Amino acid sequence: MMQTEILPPVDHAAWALFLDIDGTLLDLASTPGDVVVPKDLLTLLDALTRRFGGALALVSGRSLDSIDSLFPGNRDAVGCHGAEWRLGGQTFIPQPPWPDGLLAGIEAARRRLPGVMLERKSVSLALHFRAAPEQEAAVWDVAEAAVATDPRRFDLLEGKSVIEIIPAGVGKGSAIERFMQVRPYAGRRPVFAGDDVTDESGFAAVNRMYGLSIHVGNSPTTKAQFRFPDPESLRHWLDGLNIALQGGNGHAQP
Ligand SMILES: O=P(O)(O)OC[C@H]1O[C@H](O[C@H]2O[C@H](CO)[C@@H](O)[C@H](O)[C@H]2O)[C@H](O)[C@@H](O)[C@@H]1O
Ligand SMILES: [Mg+2]
Repeated sequence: MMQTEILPPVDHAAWALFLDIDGTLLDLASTPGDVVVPKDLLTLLDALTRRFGGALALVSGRSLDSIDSLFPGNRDAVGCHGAEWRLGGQTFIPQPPWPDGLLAGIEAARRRLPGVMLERKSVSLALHFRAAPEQEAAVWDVAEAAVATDPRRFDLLEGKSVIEIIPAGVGKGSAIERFMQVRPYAGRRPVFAGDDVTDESGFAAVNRMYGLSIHVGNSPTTKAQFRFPDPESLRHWLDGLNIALQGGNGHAQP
């Protein structure tokens, strides 16, 4: 059963932190470019990264480029829902999986859907309809037609007012598992906080590893064990974690 805000103590020497960005660290905004990184959040993440011996990674559907523009500092990060990542300064970015013709077709279809935005990322494509919710069904049609051109190479992912076309087989769960096999993550227990259905594979992965899964929001069907109502409460918990660790006992209470 999911509990609210009653998390066990988190020991900086024994745990690793994995943090989703949109809807988890950051409040949602009208467009991807409108999000605001709260004052002091970068400093807080820097402090937590040091305290956890470097075992802190951002895990996002955004591209690494976009993550870096919001959170500069060459941080460990997973981008495009697991398709690309940076770990210990080494970056892995595969070739985009779609042929030029497919991209042109999606762009042409989007132009016929007023209010729909195409976010072209390094290895995934996102069709946003937050500004035009009435276009959702049409966006599904465009995305499904794109995936149907080569279902072995592409998957569809539904997020918040967005449908994404991602390389087949990628996911946040396998990305977290990959990080957990190498230093400084190996040997620790993972904590993963996320807000969306796209984070459920991450929750399942950390549950299998006896970690802590934290849902930010009010989904009734999440696999996460714990919940915060909104990004502000999660940020407050992270702040408290940092202050408690500063105290030197190595444990934090929410
Ligand atoms: O995995 P995340 O870090 O949560 O990223 C998921 C997607 O976030 C962004 O889109 C979402 O947030 C936007 C800003 O709040 C919002 O306008 C949009 O409606 C949301 O879907 C980002 O643009 C995507 O690339 C990420 O996959
Ligand atoms: Mg999110």
